[in-house]
Amino acid sequence: MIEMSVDKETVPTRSMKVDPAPPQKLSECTGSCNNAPKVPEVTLANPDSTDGAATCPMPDSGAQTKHSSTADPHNQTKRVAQEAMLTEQHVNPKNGFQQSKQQPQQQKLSKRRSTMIAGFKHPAGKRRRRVNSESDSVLPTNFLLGGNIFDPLNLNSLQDEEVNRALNAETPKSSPLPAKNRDPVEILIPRDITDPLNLNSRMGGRSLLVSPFKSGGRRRHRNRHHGGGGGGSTVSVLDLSDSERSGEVTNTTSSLSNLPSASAASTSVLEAPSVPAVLDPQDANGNEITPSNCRDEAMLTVSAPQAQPRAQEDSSAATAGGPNHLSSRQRKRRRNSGKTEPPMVHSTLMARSGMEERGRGAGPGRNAQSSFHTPVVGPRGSSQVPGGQQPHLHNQHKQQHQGNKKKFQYGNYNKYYGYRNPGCAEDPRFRCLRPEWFHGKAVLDLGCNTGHLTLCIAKKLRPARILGLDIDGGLVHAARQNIRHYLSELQAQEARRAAGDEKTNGPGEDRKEKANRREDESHSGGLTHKQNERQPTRAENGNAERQVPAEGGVVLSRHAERRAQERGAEEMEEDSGAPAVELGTSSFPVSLRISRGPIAAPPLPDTPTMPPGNFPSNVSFVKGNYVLESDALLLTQPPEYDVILCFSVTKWVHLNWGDGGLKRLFHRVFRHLRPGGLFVLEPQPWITYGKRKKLTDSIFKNYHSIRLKPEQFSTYLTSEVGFSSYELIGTPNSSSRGFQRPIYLFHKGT
Ligand SMILES: C[S@@+](CC[C@H](N)C(=O)[O-])C[C@H]1O[C@@H](n2cnc3c(N)ncnc32)[C@H](O)[C@@H]1O
Repeated sequence: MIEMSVDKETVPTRSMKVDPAPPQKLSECTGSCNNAPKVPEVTLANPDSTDGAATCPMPDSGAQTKHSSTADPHNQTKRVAQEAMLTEQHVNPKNGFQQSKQQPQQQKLSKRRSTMIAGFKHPAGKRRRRVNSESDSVLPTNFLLGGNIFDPLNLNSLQDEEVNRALNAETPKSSPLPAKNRDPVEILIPRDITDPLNLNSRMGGRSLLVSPFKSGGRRRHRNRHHGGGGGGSTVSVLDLSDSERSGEVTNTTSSLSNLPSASAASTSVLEAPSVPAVLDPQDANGNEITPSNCRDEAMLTVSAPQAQPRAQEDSSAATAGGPNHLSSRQRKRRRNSGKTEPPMVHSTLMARSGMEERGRGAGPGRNAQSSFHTPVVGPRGSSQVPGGQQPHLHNQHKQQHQGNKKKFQYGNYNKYYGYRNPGCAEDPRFRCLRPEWFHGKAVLDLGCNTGHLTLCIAKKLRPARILGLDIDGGLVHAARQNIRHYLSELQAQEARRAAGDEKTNGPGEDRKEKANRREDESHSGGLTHKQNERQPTRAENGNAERQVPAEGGVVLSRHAERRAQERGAEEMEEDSGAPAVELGTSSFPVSLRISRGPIAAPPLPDTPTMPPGNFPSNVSFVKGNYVLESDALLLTQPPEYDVILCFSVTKWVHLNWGDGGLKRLFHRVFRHLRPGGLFVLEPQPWITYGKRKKLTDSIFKNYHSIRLKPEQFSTYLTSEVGFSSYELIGTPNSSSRGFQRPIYLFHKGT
């Protein structure tokens, strides 16, 4: 803090007269101070100098002066103070600029110096050094209105009118005030500060932002209550027409969906892009769905708030608790625009999603594809149905407008596993499956949905091949993408194991031995065939806090979960990765892979080079309707599988195709199985049918015509279809009682 002297005599330096005494060299000031650092010689010739250092007068070489001009770090500051004292001596505010007081110079100097030194004294030594070292550049030199370093506000001038006038006459010249409006910055103001983006406005083509330069405040004010509009000549950066606004989500997303950045990557774990993602408050089986039991979908179903097709956007909003901030009108508008989503958007997605079985050599998928009837699934998951029951396109469209429930008319929920296994828990049904049924076998999973159970079986029970089949292409696409995520976890486990080995065994362990051991573990999937031995490895346990079990018992890193929840769609596009964006993970450090998860879901390996039964070469997914168009086609079905799974599908087949369709399914399963084959069936109880009976007209009709009730299935399958025997293999617990269903095993005799 600078302590100011408000002595009458103190006068600003700008226009002062200076004693014409010859300038004295600074070296004289320093006198006998031989130890003093060499200070550049500065003269007093220019008292107007703006350089503070150049104003050191030091007219006296008395003891005090000498002392002050030693190596004291304040010497420069003091010099400035002394200049002020000198100034005082030479300026008389009353009589122009003549010296008024004839006090002994020494006395005055001492007095003033003590004041000024105290004023420049800084409490901390640090600050002192700084002042010393930076005084040249730090001290202000220009003062407005005649201020100076000691009287920046020129308060002293107020004491004398003449001086005041004289000083102010000069000041603007030397210290001009900043020019006004030189480079005006235009500030655009939202018309409605409570709705800056004008989301509430129904007025089309109106300006959103207002420039204060171009429109008067009154005008702005007048329109404020209307939520914008009436802009006239105003500037509008975000000038959205109503149609643009109302279609903002649809249009944006449709164009985004055509961008590479919104490629399939974004839908990799966004399950079922083609299926409406608006959360059905009830699950396929009428169980109430709450946000809490959908939690885990946030992990595998990544919300894509910005760059996602609108169905997904809705999904993320719904998953996140719904767009509460939207008005009911907006919500309605969004819903409507969703319903009229151009098929192009969907078809783009469908095309991108690679609805046909991916070329993976002569895998089961290819063969299977040709053997399955694959109806065209419509934009919202509705599909053409076989046997002349195909709804007219117009009806289909109409149905789409009737509500969200119809979108899931096949039970093709895109968040199914979120409801079913909340909290990413292992699917309890997995525990009912005996590994010996699967190991090295050919397996078909009917109605695989997004493939979690399929993938879990593929990875842990090591069938030679397992094919997931679903009527909904979007779900199939998601299931395919999920392969990479299961694979990435496998790699992370490998990495963890490797890191664990290194810790346990030290660097001395034979690498070959370790590699062999890992190889063995990987061939056994790290599992034994006894279920109760399917425990995480020691290394996995060690990392337990970083892991959360995912559906089907697969463990995903907690980080991956967090990432999925926190990151925006853009990042997830990177992480989940479309096939086109395959990031090499080999260069990603193992340590980071362990701690942070893989940098991207790994690309699918070249499966033909992999031994059969190895995950993921043993799994594939295909879109198709398992219900053949006619009974006659059953005769064409050759035996292909050792095990066929039918979990929670019968209700949907029953509702959509009636008794006839379900019976055909049962017969096809039987023919599809090799001798000695197994049919694992989890039927939904009849009581759950009623809740879905009004989904479509045809479902309604079918519902009322159903005679073969679920409790009769076992009898039908054994007595009519041909299965030799059956057993109840369990009724696995579920967090939701609606999902607690008996599972049966039907044997096809040899
Ligand atoms: C309720 S989900 C059950 C998913 C899975 N099976 C499970 O239990 O974890 C029913 C699935 O069956 C599929 N689906 C329904 N009818 C089908 C059909 N005729 N052919 C193939 N899949 C069908 C639906 O798309 C849906 O994904």
